[in-house]
Amino acid sequence: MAQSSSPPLVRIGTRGSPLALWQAHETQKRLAAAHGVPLEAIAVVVIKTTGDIIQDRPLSEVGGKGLFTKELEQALYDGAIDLAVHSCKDMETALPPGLVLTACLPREDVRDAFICKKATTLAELPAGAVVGTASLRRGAMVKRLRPDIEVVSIRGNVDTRLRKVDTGEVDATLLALAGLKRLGLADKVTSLFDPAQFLPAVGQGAVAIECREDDARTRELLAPIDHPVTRIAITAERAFLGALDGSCRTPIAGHATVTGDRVSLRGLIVKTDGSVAHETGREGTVAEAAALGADAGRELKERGGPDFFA
Ligand SMILES: NCc1[nH]cc(CCC(=O)O)c1CC(=O)O
Repeated sequence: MAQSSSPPLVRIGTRGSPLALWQAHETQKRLAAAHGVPLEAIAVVVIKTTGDIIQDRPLSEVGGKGLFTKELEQALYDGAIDLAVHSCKDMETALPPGLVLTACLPREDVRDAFICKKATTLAELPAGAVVGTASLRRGAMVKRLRPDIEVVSIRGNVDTRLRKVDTGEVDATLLALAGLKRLGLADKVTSLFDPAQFLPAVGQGAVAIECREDDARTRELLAPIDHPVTRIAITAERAFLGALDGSCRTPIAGHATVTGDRVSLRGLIVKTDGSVAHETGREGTVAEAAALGADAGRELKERGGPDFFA
């Protein structure tokens, strides 16, 4: 048993939201089990990010995904933490210099969930109903499937969004099933979207672990908890996003699956108002994951043309 005075084996950095804490504690448990140490040997350091402080405006307006990761990445540079645990979906496509996405936990269900007290599915919502979502992708996909529905922007953590459905502020919302399951809120789900009809966000359901590229010790500690199938899938998805210069102002969806040594990717771009969408797919070996993702992204960039990404 480690003495309480002994330094931690490794320090995990995380945001303080309930979902982020779940992910950090899951990483802590897996590391402790893999290395045969008590949980207390692995420190969890909670760091407040700008994204946690600004809750009243859509992320796409205030500067995007980086707001959730910047302070954690600074703590990595400063040596205050050894690894940062993120929702893969919230990570910038290009990581800052010297930092790498080293490991992934096994991916949770990637599907989007429909949450509503007035209808069972999006298709059954009455005309003019109001769907609240913080996600440009979900808003655009809702508009694509139901142009007669009004989409309004809501932010805040998962509990806040669920409350807005409960109080009737919005008729429905859409959330990742992964987050709801991890928070023990899967019973709030009204129905699930088929990923073929409603393609998830790149990285959805995956927990990604970032560390310093030159930190061989931490990388070795992480190796036994890495889930290669998940890491390969998100490699393809993130390469797809990267080739599209995925700013969070453009609705982009992408989902890869890995079977044996084969990877299969589907990707989609859609205008915010749902009026135009382009979709593509690629298949190849797992060694080609990054290349086929980038190739799919370039194809859609070309097909969308400059005004799609204006
Ligand atoms: N942007 C917030 C965010 N980041 C990750 C998840 C859910 C869990 C996941 O996809 O891993 C959520 C909430 C949501 O989209 O419903």
